[in-house]
Amino acid sequence: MIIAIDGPAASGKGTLGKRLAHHYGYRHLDTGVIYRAVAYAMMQAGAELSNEVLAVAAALELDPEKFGNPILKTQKVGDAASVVSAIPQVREVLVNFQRQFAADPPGAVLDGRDIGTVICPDADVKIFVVADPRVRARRRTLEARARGEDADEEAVLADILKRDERDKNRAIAPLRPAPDAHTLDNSNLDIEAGVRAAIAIVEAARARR
Ligand SMILES: Nc1ncnc2c1ncn2[C@@H]1O[C@H](COP(=O)(O)OP(=O)(O)OP(=O)(O)O)[C@@H](O)[C@H]1O
Ligand SMILES: Nc1ccn([C@@H]2O[C@H](COP(=O)(O)O)[C@@H](O)[C@H]2O)c(=O)n1
Repeated sequence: MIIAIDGPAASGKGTLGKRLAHHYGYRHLDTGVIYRAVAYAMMQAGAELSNEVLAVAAALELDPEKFGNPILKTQKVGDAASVVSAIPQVREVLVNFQRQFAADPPGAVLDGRDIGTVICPDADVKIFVVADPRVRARRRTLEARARGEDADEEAVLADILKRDERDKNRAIAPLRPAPDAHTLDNSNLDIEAGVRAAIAIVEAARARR
């Protein structure tokens, strides 16, 4: 079974993805980390983020062993990722890696922006996670502060809104729900309640199979 989770920045996709994967014994791929890794490689090379040739080269040289680098989670790298992710050739290079991950047994949960629309249009279950932008900014700020970072909630909110705009309005694989996606609004749900709601969506889909 393939579970596709999409949604805007800091909506809780990764948290749900991890929890669903654990619940069902599936593998989990946070696809945002792939674009973050490409962006970070560009930053380290001192390259312009809009340099398509260098961005494609960085995507081709991607090393999944480095996906755990905590620097990839920073706001600066996330912002850069939303620039490189709008380059069509970069997305093309990364499609096969994601589809291969999804296809391997016993099942997979992928979260991102285009999983239900482009990467796995035939996924068994598609969930589009949303939450009020202020709630998302609050959660992301608390997360950053817990890591010891000095995060300003208004700045986090501005970054989230800017990234959402870029991701929704790009020409290729824009952020949007697939027509057959189930929307899950977790603005007023804690993590456990969100996980229960997601499991209910998956179970309903399994019952229909
Ligand atoms: N239902 C919830 N209630 C409270 N906090 C939550 C909930 N869901 C997620 N969070 C918290 O919100 C923050 C963002 O969640 P998460 O990292 O899962 O979002 P994301 O959509 O994967 O973000 P990104 O856009 O970076 O991929 C995390 O600190 C997470 O613990
Ligand atoms: N399937 C995806 C996943 C991510 N992106 C881009 O990467 C940026 C960072 O993603 P996070 O999930 O880690 O926040 C994001 O803003 C997107 O621009 C993507 O295009 N497609």
